[in-house]
Amino acid sequence: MGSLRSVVLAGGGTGGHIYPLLAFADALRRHFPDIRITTLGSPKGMENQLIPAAGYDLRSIPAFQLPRSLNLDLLRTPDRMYKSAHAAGEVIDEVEAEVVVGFGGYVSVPAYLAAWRRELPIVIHEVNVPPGVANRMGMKFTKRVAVGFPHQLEQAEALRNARLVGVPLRTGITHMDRPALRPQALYHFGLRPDLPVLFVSGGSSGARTINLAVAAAAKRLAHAGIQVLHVQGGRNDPFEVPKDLPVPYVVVPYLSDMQLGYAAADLMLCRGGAITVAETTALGMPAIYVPYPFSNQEQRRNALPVVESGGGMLVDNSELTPEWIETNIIPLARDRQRLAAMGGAAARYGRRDGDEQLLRFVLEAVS
Ligand SMILES: CC(=O)N[C@H]1[C@@H](OP(=O)(O)OP(=O)(O)OC[C@H]2O[C@@H](n3ccc(=O)[nH]c3=O)[C@H](O)[C@@H]2O)O[C@H](CO)[C@@H](O)[C@@H]1O
Repeated sequence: MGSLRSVVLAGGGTGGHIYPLLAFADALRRHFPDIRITTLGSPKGMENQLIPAAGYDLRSIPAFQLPRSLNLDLLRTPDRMYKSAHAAGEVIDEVEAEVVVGFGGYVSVPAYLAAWRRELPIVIHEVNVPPGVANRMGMKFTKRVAVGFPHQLEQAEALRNARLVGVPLRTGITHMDRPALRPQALYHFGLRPDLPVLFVSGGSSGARTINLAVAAAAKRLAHAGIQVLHVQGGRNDPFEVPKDLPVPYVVVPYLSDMQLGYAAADLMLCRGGAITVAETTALGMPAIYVPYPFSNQEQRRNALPVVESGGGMLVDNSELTPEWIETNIIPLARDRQRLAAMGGAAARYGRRDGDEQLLRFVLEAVS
C-alpha cells in the first residue's frame, strides 16, 4: 500500500454526505496515523456539528448554491463560484494536499474546481442514482469516480465506468456485535428485553410523514406488545405520542450513537437514503423502507434491490398510514423467523469494507 501525507475531503449538507466522509477519514487515520486531514464544508450544513464532534479540522467555504440541474443558471453565478473556489484553493495550498476526495453536496464543487486548476488528483464518491448535481459537475474534471452500490453502474450512464467500492461506514456500525451490545442498548433507552423493538428513523433530517404515521399508530403498536424507539430527526417538528402506553415508546431528537439504536432494534422503519440502506444491509437489519417521494425516485432505487433480494419491504410514502402499520408491521415485528430470514437476506446484500476499498482507489489515484 502507498502512503499519504495530506488530503482534503469535501462534502456537506445532510448526514448522507458527511458520515461516509468521516468514516473515510477514520480509515485514513488508521492506516496513516500522521496524515493531515482537512475537510471542507459549507457554513450552514450539518457538517458544522458532526465534523468537529468527530475531531477533524473543518474549514468553511463561502456558500455556493447550485441550481437543481446543470443548466445555464450556473453561468449566472460566476462571482460566487470564483470566490468559493478561491477559498477552497487557499486551503488546498495551505495544507499541501495531494488529493481531493469529494462526497457530494454543494461545497464539493469549489473543491473540485480548485483541485482541477492545480492539476491535483480528484476522486469522487457517489451513492445516488441519478448522481447528485455537485458530483455530476465534478465528473467533468475527473474520471476517478467510485460508487456505493451495484445498481448505480447499471442505472446511470454517467456512472457506467465507475469503480464499485461500497460505502465507507462508521466502524462502530460495521464492527458491531449486535447481540452483545443489545442489553446495554436496551438499558440505555429504557426498553424492555422481552418485547420486540421497532426502530424508526427518517434519515439525518427526519421524516414528517413517518413521524406522524407511527405516532398515530402508537396505541395499536403498544397494545400488540411492540416497543418503539423513534428518532425524530435533526430538522423535524416534535410530535405527540399518547401518554400511559402499556409498553415503552421512546422518542429521541437525534442519535449521535446510531449503533445503539441499531443494537436495540428488531426491525427498522426508515427512509431509503443511501447511507441508511448501506448501514441496514451491512448489519443485516430487516427494514421497511419508505422512500422520500420528492427527489427523482433515488431512495426507491436504493431500497428496491434489497427488497427484491428479500431483505425488507417497501411502502410508498402516501400509503404509510396507521392502518398500514397495524396490518403489516405488527405481524412482522412479532414473527421472529420472518425477521431472521429478512435480516439474513439483507446481510447477503450488504458490504462492510467500503472505507478500505475507497482508500485503495484513492491510493491508486495518487500513485
Ligand atoms: C431527502 C434526501 O434528499 N435525502 C438524501 C440524503 O439523505 P440523508 O442525509 O438522510 O442520508 P442517509 O439516509 O443516506 O444517511 C443518514 C445518516 O445519518 C445517520 N443518522 C441518522 C439519524 C440519527 O439520529 N443519527 C444518525 O447518525 C444514519 O446512521 C446515516 O449514516 O442523502 C443521501 C445520501 O446522499 C441520499 O441518498 C438521500 O436521498
